[in-house]
Parts: sequence; structure tokens; C-alpha cells
Amino acid sequence: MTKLSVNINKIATLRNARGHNRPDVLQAARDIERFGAEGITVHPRPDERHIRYQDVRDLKGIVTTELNVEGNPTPDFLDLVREVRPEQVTLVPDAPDAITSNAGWDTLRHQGYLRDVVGELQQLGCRVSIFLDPDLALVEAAAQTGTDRIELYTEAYARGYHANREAAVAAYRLAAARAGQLGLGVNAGHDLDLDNLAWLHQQLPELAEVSIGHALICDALYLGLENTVQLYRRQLAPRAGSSH
Ligand SMILES: CC(=O)[C@@H](O)[C@H](O)COP(=O)(O)O
Ligand SMILES: NCC(=O)COP(=O)(O)O
Repeated sequence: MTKLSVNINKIATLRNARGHNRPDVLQAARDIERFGAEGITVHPRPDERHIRYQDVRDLKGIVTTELNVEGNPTPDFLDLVREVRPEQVTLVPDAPDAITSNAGWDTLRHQGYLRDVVGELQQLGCRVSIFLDPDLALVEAAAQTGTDRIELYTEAYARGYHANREAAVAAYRLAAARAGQLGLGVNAGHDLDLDNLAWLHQQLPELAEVSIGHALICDALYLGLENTVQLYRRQLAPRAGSSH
């Protein structure tokens, strides 16, 4: 079964616009879980423009599914995850001023560094995932770091989906299959939406989890949060003939 982890960054964006506590990020996380999500994802950025470090601490106390914390393992980020010990940490090589995530790791170049970080986070009890492009050499180098999972960066898939969905998913199928052979779990995320999610899910039998934020929260403005979470979950219904 592929799990849906809802990224609630954009709920915090809305809250921060007024400086009060509306919408309440913690209540939204509780409700999103009640509506059927199997995880909550946050990506605290150094400027705290949406999720704040304190939100991550508070979320750890109330999330009953799995908390997935994404970010670049800077000293501040590492101090936060040492304190919070979320179920999963997803390492993302974002520059401090990135508008959103715009690249995966070069796991060949940064293999030694990633191995050290992965090892430390695993010692804390966190499952670790490395965000990367669907490239076989990068997947193989990720496996050498000892990571538990990879997260396939799906921006290119989402961009290509409407023109040619077969072509758009091809590299992702190969990368996911290679990861599976190497014993790595496979997550995916970025720009997934109600149009492109079902096809990715059908084509990647290895897919353990998707994390989705921007499009899901946009859809919720029209469709309501409960309905939207359920619509996304429906795209992840077990594949025909599959026990997963
Ligand atoms: C890691 C990733 O793919 C991102 O999509 C991310 O978590 C979203 O971050 P923003 O909400 O800051 O755009
Ligand atoms: N890891 C991807 C994520 O958490 C959400 O990405 P997006 O749906 O906001 O593009």
C-alpha cells in the first residue's frame, strides 16, 4: 500500500500571513489524519516562512501516524531533529533562499557526507530518505550511504505528464526498480496532484509513500480538506492484482 503523507507547509503560510493562530496548524494536522492521511510532512526552512521550528516540536507531540521532516541537514536542522526525533527525516539539498525545492542530491559527490548524516539520524531512531532525481547512478550511490529510502523528485514527471505520460514516468520506473533491487524503500514527491498521481502509482509498484502539499491544499480551497484528502487517497487505491 502506498501511504499518503500530507505536507502542511501551506497551512502555516496562511497562518503566518496574519501573525495569529488561524488556521491552527496543529489542529489541521489532527484533522488531516482523521480524514485518512497516513502521515504529516513538514519542511521547515531557515527563514521559517511557513513551518516554524516550534511547529515541528509541537507536531511531534500530536501526530499519531508518522511525522516526516524534510530539510537540508544544516547544524540548526540537525539540532531540531536530534531533539524531535521524527519517524522519518528526508534530506533535501535546498539553498536557504530556495523558493521551493528545486534539485535533488548529487549522491556521488556528497556520498561521504550523506553517509555520516544518515548514520547519525538512524542512531536517533529516524528512518532516513534522500531526495534525488530518477537517475540510476544516483540511486546506486544513495544505497552506499546506508539510507533506508529515497524520495524521487517528481517535478520533471509532473511537468511532462500531460504531454506524454509514458515518457514522463520512464526514468522513474527504472529508478524505483533499481532502488527496490538494492533494498531501498521508494518515496516520491513534488508537484504531484489529482491529475498525475494515479499514473505514477500504477507505474511504480515499489512506491511506499508520497508526500503532497501544494496542489492538495489548493484543491482543498475548492473541494474541502476532508474530501480532498480522500480524493488523493483514492488515487492510491491498491493496484489490480496486487496485494499492496
Ligand atoms: C522536498 C520537496 O519536494 C518540497 O516540495 C517541499 O517539501 C515543499 O516545500 P515548500 O512548501 O517550501 O515549497
Ligand atoms: N516531498 C514533497 C512534498 O512534501 C510536497 O511537495 P509539493 O506537493 O508541495 O510540491
